[in-house]
Amino acid sequence: MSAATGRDTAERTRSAPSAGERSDLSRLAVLEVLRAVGSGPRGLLESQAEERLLRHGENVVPALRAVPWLRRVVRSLRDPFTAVLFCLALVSCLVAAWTTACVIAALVAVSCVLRASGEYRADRSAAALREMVAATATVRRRSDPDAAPVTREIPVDQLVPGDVVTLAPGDVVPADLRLLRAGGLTVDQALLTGESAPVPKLPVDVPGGNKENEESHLCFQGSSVASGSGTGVVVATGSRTRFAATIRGVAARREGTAFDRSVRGISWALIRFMLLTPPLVLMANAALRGRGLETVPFAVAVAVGLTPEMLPVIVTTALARGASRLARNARVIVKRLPALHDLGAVDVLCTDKTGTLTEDRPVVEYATDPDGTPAPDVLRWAALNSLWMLQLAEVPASDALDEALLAAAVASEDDLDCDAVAALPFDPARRLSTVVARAPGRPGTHILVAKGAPEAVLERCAAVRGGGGERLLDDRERARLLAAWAEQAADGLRVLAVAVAERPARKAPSAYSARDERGLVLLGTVALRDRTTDTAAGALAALAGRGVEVKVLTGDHAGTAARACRDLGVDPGRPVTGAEVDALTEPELVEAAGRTTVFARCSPEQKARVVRALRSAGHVTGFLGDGANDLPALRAADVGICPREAADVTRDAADVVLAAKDLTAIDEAITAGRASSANIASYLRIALSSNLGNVIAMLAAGLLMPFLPMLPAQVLLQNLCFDAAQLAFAYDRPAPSRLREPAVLRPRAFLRFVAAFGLLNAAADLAIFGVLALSVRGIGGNEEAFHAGWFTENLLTQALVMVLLRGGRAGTRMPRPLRYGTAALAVIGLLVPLSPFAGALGFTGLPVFFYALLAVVLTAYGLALQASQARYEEELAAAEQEPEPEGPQEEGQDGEGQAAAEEPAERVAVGAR
Ligand SMILES: Nc1ncnc2c1ncn2[C@@H]1O[C@H](COP(=O)(O)OP(=O)(O)OP(=O)(O)O)[C@@H](O)[C@H]1O
Ligand SMILES: [Mg+2]
Repeated sequence: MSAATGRDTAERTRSAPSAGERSDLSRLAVLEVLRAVGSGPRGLLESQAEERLLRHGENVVPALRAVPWLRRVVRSLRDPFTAVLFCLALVSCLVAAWTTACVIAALVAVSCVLRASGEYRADRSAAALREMVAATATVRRRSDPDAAPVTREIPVDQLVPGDVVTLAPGDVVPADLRLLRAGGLTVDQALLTGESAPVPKLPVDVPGGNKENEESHLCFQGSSVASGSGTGVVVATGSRTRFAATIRGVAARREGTAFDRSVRGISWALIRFMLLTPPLVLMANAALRGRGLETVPFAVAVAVGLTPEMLPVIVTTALARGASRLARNARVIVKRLPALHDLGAVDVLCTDKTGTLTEDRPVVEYATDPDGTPAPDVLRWAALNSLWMLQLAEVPASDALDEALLAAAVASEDDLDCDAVAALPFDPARRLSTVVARAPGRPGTHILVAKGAPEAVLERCAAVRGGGGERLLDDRERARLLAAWAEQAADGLRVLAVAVAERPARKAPSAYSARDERGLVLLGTVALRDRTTDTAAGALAALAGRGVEVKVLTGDHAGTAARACRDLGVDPGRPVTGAEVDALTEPELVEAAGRTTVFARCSPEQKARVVRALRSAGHVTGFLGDGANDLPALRAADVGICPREAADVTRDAADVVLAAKDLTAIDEAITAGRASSANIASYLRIALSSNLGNVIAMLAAGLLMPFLPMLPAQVLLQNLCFDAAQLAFAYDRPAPSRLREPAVLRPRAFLRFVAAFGLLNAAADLAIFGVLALSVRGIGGNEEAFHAGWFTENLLTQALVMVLLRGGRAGTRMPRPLRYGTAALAVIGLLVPLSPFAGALGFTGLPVFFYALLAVVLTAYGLALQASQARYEEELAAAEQEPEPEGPQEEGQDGEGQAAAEEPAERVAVGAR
């Protein structure tokens, strides 16, 4: 345990045990460890724990602590838009355009502060939400020295060194532990070691004796319990755990989600455009007007005008608002804000079957021997397996299948006499669980009882015990059994097979391993029924209506899964099994994943492979699951979703936690994601098209006129007003039509929009030229009037665009911030040139005649906007009927190559078109 050493000394001095002591701790025997951390097998006193909490601090990994304010502001400076603005400010300084440089600096400062405060608020509410679903630790503590220890759940951050904690399957190890006891304990340490197979853990008393696995008596924070159970004493918490030392890289785990791709894609496209603008303006002015470096500030201001520097602020605000509303209304908790956007973009939702489509309350229907004759004894053996497993592995009866077996079987007295000696707990890769017990009345003999998925058990059987006694298994018999089970599965039943074997007794329980699970005798099967949930059918239909394809990835039999789908009104098609998945190459799997609805008998890793294949086909993929066996798939998906009662590990890894394992809540969450994305898209569409329009008009005017169309400071002031008003888009309520499809931005359609409306905007700007020429006499000489006229017109057209181009159904009432924002723009546009500051800003008053003509231009512009908007919506509707080639591939549609050729840019997902 030397990894946590390089932490700062201040932390080390106030903490005990120190790093040095700890490395000793790992080599001490159990009792010595307990003494060293000042604890005992009955746990700490509550008062001791309180005192230690003050001394050692909360058990929180430093990398996951809240980021201080100043660091936030500095971090928001690293944004690419800010970097570009900085470059522009630098250029302004070089040509001594100090006003421009100062305005840009102010702009950067305002957007950084806004962003940092938005993020701070968002993080705080997200942290509060996360706390509601955080993992807890099970500790053993006493109220006073003589009291009996009480086992209870506490928040993980309250753990202190010396606490005695218990571990069960699906738990996240809450701190670094030295094991005191363990039964069949295996731990997944992938986060720490990269090793994906679970590692067995034993409370060896003389550590170091086990050469292959030197640390088998230690469990590290952040790893998860795959099977079995154990009790351990905390030896390190917080920044002193091994996890704390390795976590730095982990924070960046979900790189490359749909959200990251979209924001990065759009940002870079814009930045290229922005960087191109100043040289273009300079060259045009130099070539056509013979102007030199004096146009630099103007060129810079135009480029600044193009920057959507409020994008990060709007993204954060829109997502944070969506998330907190979702938590309030649908009790869905979004742990990582960008996941809300990804949810809106999800077009394929993968889910496990048990508990999502079905109730996860299996009930035993019947038990039969291999010949199909009713055989209560088979049920009894299955239940004994469950019972002994519970006793040996000390797990609470959490597995629904085990519970069902125990509820159905009637145990006889002598069952309890026979003693279980070893357990090989269930794991989703082996798909069976085995216990070893002393055979009653036959000393020197052990009996192995295995139960599990029938194919998995059959593989390990050599004989069957039917009505006519025991007989060897041949291929024909195997085929017959598999067919019979498939028939039961098609009837919607879950089937478990039971097999036994007798072996000469071994001394050490650890002498038994999965290798002993062979040469078994098949006793028969137990059939259970797990009804489909009442809400699933409706929710599946709703998801289909929203353009989300649902796929089922289950560990269960293909027949059972297909039947559940059919019962819910979904065509399961031909199910593909995990074994088939393994046999496919990557490209084959990508193709198969697209057209398959049910993947059955999948191991955790196979589930993850399917998810990855779907993502590489361009689908934004969500995964809903509750078991530890869903963990790899959850991590592989764009959005991992789990219900609140899921295993701790699963909840830890998920981005979205549902109050109930109910698909209806997902539908709401997806809608909320789309709404947030639609607002971001509204902002981008409107900001970019009007910015583009302004740039075109400025360029044209600059070339037609003997003077600059606007002073740099005026351009920047106008830009500041736009930015402030557009912040209101974070509070918009998108029209329902925007929520009907995955919020995926198709770059081509987006660019068409921006180009078309940008040109329209430029046309309106240029029309004002004519107006100014008519109303202001001697326009060539009256710069100030020209600037004032243009300023007023620009702000008014911007307000008009914000009202008319919001998208969706016209006539939906605008939310208050948006109304105020547009009104403020219009008022500023009209009043600033008439105000006392007009002179300082380089404006002058305009004749009334100008305003009359302006009204005419604005009306014409408004009508043109509405007409184009209507056409645009029509085109969209038509495109919806006949999906764009770059859209998500429909089942069985073979358009891969064509799609790639027509739309080379990656599909960028940021809110609707
Ligand atoms: N406790 C258990 N003991 C023995 N066999 C089990 C146990 N739990 C599950 N199985 C068998 O292993 C199979 C796979 O289980 P797994 O937990 O991977 O998936 P699942 O729960 O069936 O499905 P889903 O992935 O939809 O939740 C089950 O279908 C069942 O046959
Ligand atoms: Mg499951």
